[in-house]
Amino acid sequence: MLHWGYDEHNGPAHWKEVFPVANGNRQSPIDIKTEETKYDPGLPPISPNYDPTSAKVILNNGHSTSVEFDDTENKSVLRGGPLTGRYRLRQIHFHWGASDDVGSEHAVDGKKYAAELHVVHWNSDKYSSFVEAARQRDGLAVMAVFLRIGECNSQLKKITDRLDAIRAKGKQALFTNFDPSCLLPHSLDYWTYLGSLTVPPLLESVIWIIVREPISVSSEQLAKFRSLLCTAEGEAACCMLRNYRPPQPLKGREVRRN
Ligand SMILES: CN[C@@H]1CN(c2cccc(OC)c2)S(=O)(=O)c2sc(S(N)(=O)=O)cc21
Ligand SMILES: [Zn+2]
Repeated sequence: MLHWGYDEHNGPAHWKEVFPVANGNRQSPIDIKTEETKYDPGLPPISPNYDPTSAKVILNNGHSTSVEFDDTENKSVLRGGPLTGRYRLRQIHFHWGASDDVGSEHAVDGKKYAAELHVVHWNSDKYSSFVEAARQRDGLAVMAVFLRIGECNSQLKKITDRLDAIRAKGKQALFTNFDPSCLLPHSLDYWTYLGSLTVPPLLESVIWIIVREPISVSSEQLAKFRSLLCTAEGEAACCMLRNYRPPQPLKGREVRRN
């Protein structure tokens, strides 16, 4: 496998050839079987507290589009829920499919949403850098929000309107004064379980917090994500039609809900 991706020749079925942890005991995403989730009265609400000036750039990294945040200090943090201490905001990114009937990474009773937002944080109370935290079993916390096809999402428009400025892989543009809380639904009720990055290196260092209420995205907005290129300028153009990993075996893990 030359470089990992989402095509037939380098997609999720091949990742184990380079990243053997792909067959590990706490891989993500998973299909959440709601009847088997366990209500935990001890789970407090999650409490995001983001400073809009932390937002720096919007980026096309060839696998997704992300907004990167300044994580040199505790300006934007997530606390509460299953977390112990403060987890510092690092970046947000999206996963989607080639058509509106698939695209999310997590599934709920076998149902896939059209896309999924990931808000990535690292444990800055215990570890001194993102890279160090990413190697620890409690190092990362990713909040996932499902996107369902519906009316145009005016908050998401701040991102989808900038995508034509970063069409090619490696391109980035200034993107500040953005608080990702604006993308969250009314209710922050969630499921939580211990898992991994859903992209190589698939590190088993993520505490997943899956928000149960979806947000809307219009079909036209979603089409803009698919027009991003996974190739750099000057290379034969290839569209980023899909970038989701299928659900992985639960292997006895518990999924709790608040
Ligand atoms: C391409 N990978 C994304 C960028 N990151 C990254 C970059 C470099 C190394 C690394 O691992 C050490 C991670 S990241 O940690 O912000 C995440 S989290 C994540 S997901 N789908 O599991 O939520 C995808 C990415
Ligand atoms: Zn992701």
